[in-house]
Amino acid sequence: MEYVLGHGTQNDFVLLPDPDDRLDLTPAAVRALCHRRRGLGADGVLRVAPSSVPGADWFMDYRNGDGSIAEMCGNGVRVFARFLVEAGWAAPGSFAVATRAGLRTVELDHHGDVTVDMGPAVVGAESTAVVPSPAGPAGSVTTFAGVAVDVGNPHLACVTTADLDALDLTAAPGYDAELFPHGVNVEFLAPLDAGLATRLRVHERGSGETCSCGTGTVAGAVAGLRAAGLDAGTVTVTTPGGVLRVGVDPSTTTLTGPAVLVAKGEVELGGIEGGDGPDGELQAFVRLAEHATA
Ligand SMILES: N[C@@H](CCC[C@H](N)C(=O)O)C(=O)O
Repeated sequence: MEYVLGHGTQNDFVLLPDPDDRLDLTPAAVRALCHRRRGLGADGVLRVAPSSVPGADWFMDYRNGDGSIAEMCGNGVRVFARFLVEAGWAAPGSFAVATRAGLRTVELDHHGDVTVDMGPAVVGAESTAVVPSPAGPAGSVTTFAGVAVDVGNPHLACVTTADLDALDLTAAPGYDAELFPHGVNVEFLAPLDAGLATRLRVHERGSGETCSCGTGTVAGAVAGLRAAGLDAGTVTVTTPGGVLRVGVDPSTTTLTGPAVLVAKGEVELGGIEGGDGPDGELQAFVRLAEHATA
């Protein structure tokens, strides 16, 4: 079947156009597609399916790279919108996309940026994230204070003056499993400066550390404003993959940044659905008939 590769600030996705809603996408197939050596390589998969929800023609069926399902993806929905317009399946301008977290309105501008109305971000309880200490004895950990922020999916956003570059995010940070029974995405960000700018790194549930996370960027912006005693503002967030802008007011949040389609081709999903091998290795028989720069 046809696939398209795209990214938003280097948070990258395999898009699978499925206009007849015929694709039964297994977790093993998602893992194989996302594998960076045996597959196409991506943080997640966006199946482009017809929507059954009034108000939107298309449903973003988002899957994390480990095959798990998530409610929402802020960079993904922006790339999804770019695909719909490039494919001629949506008119340029503003339109709604159905997601598991509800309808999200996207808007494409003339500079290549896509803005999505992410809805209100709901601040929850204060909590902590635990990561290995960069310079301490083996097994020592550092605990970061954070706050739960729901952006349709769960986040724990930690505002910290620690050296972000020194954080070890190779494994998922420890978190309170009672507060986050379905797992959590964890952000670490610097306090906002006078211009409401910050830097952010993220460890995503189901994908590991990524270069950027749209919902995580919104959660981080909300937590950064809160730490500065504010509940509204326009925050500029520099992630390892690029710069995003977040608008926050008490009624909603918006996320703006680039959304790029990189390549398209054909992938044989029948081979991929060979699934996990007996030794736990993925049998990813991804065969590219075409992998051309779009
Ligand atoms: N990268 C995404 C978020 C994807 C889902 C997340 N990993 C989860 O499990 O909730 C974004 O740009 O928001």
